[in-house]
Amino acid sequence: MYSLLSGLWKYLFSKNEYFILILGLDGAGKTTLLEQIKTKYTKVPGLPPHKIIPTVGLNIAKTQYEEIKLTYWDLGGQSQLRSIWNKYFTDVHAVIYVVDSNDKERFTESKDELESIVCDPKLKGVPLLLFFNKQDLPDSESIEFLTSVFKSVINNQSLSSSEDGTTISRNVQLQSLIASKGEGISEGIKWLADNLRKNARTIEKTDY
Ligand SMILES: Nc1nc2c(ncn2[C@@H]2O[C@H](COP(=O)(O)OP(=O)(O)OP(=O)(O)O)[C@@H](O)[C@H]2O)c(=O)[nH]1
Ligand SMILES: [Mg+2]
Repeated sequence: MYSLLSGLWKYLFSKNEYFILILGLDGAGKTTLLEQIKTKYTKVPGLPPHKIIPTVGLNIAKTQYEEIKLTYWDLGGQSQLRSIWNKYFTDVHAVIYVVDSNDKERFTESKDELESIVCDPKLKGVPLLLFFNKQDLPDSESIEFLTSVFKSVINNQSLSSSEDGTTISRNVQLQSLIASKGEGISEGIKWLADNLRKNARTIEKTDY
């Protein structure tokens, strides 16, 4: 009886809580985004951009968005840190991937990393919000251009195959972002929240 009640409690309690992983190359603006998310959706303002240093561990933000709880995990993007990204894949409901729209030399590298993320079977069907950041910089590439660059990954992976051979659709959204000014965040998070409410996968593990 106790286990039944505690299971029900856990189910009710965890139903409206979702975990979101923020990934992307080093310097893309992930932590800047996370700190702006804190400013927008918590009572404690996030750090200003000039106080943010490169991430080596994990930054976390717990937020309330309307009736749901969204917890964000921001990982370091330096190449030697990317090997731990997939340790988090089984526990997330959505992925945010941040691209530096000004870092033209590394678009291919960024695209390759995104490809390995979306190809991972542990993330089958998980919604993907792709932020094209630093749209304030005059030399940044346009959303149209970036869409054409990243299109092959998105098109191949908007449908992802599961282990049993069935096909599971993945919802993908592309969004312009100026993380340092908080522009584009509300639109992206609204899309994510709408998706999570409708389609979130069930994750067994709920103790963090
Ligand atoms: N101009 C401009 N600069 C930005 C923007 N977002 C972030 N930056 C700058 O980009 C640099 C890297 O930002 P971070 O947020 O530390 O990047 P990160 O993706 O967390 O990097 P790692 O932690 O190393 O993976 C910092 O100098 C930020 O101020 C933006 O929208 N516009
Ligand atoms: Mg960081």
